[in-house]
Amino acid sequence: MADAFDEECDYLFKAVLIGDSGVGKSNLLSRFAKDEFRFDSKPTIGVEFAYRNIKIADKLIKAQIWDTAGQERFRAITSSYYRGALGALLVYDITRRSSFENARKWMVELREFGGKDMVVILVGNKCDLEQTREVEEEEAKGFAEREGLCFMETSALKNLNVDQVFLQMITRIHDSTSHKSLDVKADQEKQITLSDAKEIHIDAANEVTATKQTSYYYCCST
Ligand SMILES: Nc1nc2c(ncn2[C@@H]2O[C@H](COP(=O)(O)OP(=O)(O)OP(=O)(O)O)[C@@H](O)[C@H]2O)c(=O)[nH]1
Repeated sequence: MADAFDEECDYLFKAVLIGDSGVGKSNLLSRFAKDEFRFDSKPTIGVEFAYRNIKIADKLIKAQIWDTAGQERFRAITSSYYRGALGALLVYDITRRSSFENARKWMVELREFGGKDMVVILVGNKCDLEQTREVEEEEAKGFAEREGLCFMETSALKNLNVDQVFLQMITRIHDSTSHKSLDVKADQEKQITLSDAKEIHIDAANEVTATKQTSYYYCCST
């Protein structure tokens, strides 16, 4: 594996993508990391991850985002996948109601394997497909509020709210960990050891500066 942690980074934050197969997790990640979208993407097998550097309040954060298969049979070992993750995007497809209903199931897994202070954002992807929408935004907001999650709708295809959703998660992780000294950096360095992880992108120059968001709720503006 190539250099997983640059000395010049102040923090390395691990976050995970979860949600049913086909909701667009891999495309959200490739849009965020490489500004790429694939119409013909294959189901993920095992684990992939990507990095992007983000500057928040003069600190350089390396965001390491992990992606695994929504399909049970292709998934990596669940406990390894969540280990050390500080944030999660729980993704559903706004045109597939079952993927929203399964968010409850994903929350159960998150609570079992994720840390109790994880920053979790509920993400309604494919909001470019308004004509075939099966999950209203208000309903998803209500669920997010009850579960104590942030919520956003995105489109990996149209590149709507993709940077925003990742930056929101990373900023909130930063805000919740910055008072805890640099132990986070040391702890995180130990996490990048899962042998079956496949690195899909490293680009130290691919750096972005996060600006503070005041609202947790975003909808698509197509
Ligand atoms: N219209 C539309 N299609 C999308 C969007 N995001 C992803 N897709 C399509 O949805 C399909 C599945 O996308 P993936 O990113 O592979 O989904 P996934 O959640 O990673 O799937 P698994 O790896 O099986 O868990 C692909 O055909 C994508 O082109 C989006 O925002 N809008």
